[in-house]
Amino acid sequence: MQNDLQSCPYCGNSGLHVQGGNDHVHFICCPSCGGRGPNMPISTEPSMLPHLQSDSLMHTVINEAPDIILLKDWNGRFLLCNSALARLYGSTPEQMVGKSDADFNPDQDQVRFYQENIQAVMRSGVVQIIEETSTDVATGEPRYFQSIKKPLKRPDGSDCILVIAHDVTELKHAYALLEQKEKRYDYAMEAAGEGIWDWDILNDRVLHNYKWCELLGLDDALTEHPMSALGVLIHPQDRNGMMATVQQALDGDGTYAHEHRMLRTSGEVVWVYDRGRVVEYDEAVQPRRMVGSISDITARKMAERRLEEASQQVTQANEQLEKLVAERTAELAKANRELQILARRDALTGVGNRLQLEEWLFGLSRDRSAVVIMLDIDHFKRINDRYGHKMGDRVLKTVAQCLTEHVRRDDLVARMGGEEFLLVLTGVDMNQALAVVEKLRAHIETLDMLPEADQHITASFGVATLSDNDFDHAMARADEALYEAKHRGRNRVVASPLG
Ligand SMILES: Nc1nc2c(ncn2[C@@H]2O[C@H](COP(=O)(O)OP(=O)(O)OP(=O)(O)O)[C@@H](O)[C@H]2O)c(=O)[nH]1
Repeated sequence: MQNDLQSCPYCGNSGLHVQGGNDHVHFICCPSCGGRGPNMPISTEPSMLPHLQSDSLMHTVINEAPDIILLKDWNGRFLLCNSALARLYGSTPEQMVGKSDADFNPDQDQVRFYQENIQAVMRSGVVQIIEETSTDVATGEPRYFQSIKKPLKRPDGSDCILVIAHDVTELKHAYALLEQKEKRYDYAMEAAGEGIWDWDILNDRVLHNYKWCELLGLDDALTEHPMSALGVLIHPQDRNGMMATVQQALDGDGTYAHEHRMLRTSGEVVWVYDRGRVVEYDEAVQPRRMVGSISDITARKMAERRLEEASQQVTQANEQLEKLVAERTAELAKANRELQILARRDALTGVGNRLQLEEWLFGLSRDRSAVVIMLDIDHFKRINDRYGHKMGDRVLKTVAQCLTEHVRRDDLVARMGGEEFLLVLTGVDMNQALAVVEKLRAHIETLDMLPEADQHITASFGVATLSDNDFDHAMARADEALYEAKHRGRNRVVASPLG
């Protein structure tokens, strides 16, 4: 092994040491400045760092640097490289000098790119930052670098390039992972059909996913809005309630859920279910960030409204039905009452009939004195025969009215058939009753109904007291007395001899 160099090309020191290498290349080392390089004549194959005034400290820094540091000539041969690159290529800095990437990197595309790229940078003469990929020879895995490439001139004027490559593989993996996570999150949100919002409270900015924009008919490229611009998207009638709910959440436990209407850009109303939660607080425990989502519940709200309307209609129909039933029931009750009254009235004269008589007697107090009077219009057949039945009917009605007007309200007036009437006067004795009946008789006689002036209506009366509540007996005696009145010449009142 022979040292071809006479002195160090950097500091001129002549005491150079041979350091090792292989059969083809061995290395010299300058103990004065720390410069190293293959042992070749400088004029034919310059290979050491041209401008650096290297010292051993600099050499150590370069060699131990975590970033790849290398120097290449125009043809891509390494003039210098550090341990970081040597490790990647499974070699040593010394062994790599004079060789190129093709000697280590199995990926020919990468090798071609390096070569074309360094020549392009050297031609440009300016520093460039390049994103590039290399291959870890030991594992075969790709490594990603951000490389600063600075073109330089060697002492002989030829081109070379300094490359400092920072390994960004882990960072890239982290970004890829993050991107993957974000994508997964986006897919999940898309699948859920949720409009997501993220409110930076301090800076008053709200970020949205595209679904949120789509839901409100907004341009989905504008995923960031100031909070103030969003207020107008809430339906005016729901705005205050919604804002109060959010404020309550900010002041309280940080969560809320609210249903309200929002306005699409088309003016269409969309119902949303909006949920939010404070996810970050500052040192003063003031909310700093709130996130949440909205979902379209228009269809549900419409269905609820239809249900409510239908329910209201049913309620209204029920109320109308109930009212109708109540009206009909009242009408029926009234009709029934009228029927009850009619059933107890004589159809022609309107006074009571036998049914009313029975009921009236049933309700009559035992202790109350009463007098039974039978009345029969005299020669009624003649009236019918002479003036016709219509006149006969009028006479019956007039006499009935006369009877009703001349007795007390709680006395009974009933038509027993034909021209025969029954009176029951209560709270009177025989004498008082006879006085009333006499008045009646006289009054009937004065009724001026018949067309012939000399013809008068008269009636005969039989009177008997009601004792021991034996009505049938009292009626029989009144009937006998009536017969007697007829017999004596009519138009008179006869009291039963039995009282
Ligand atoms: N217009 C009319 N006539 C009736 C009605 N009910 C009975 N009559 C008639 O009344 C008449 C009663 O006649 P009678 O029983 O002979 O008695 P009267 O002619 O009054 O003779 P006296 O009772 O003896 O005075 C009959 O001709 C019946 O047809 C009625 O509702 N309307």
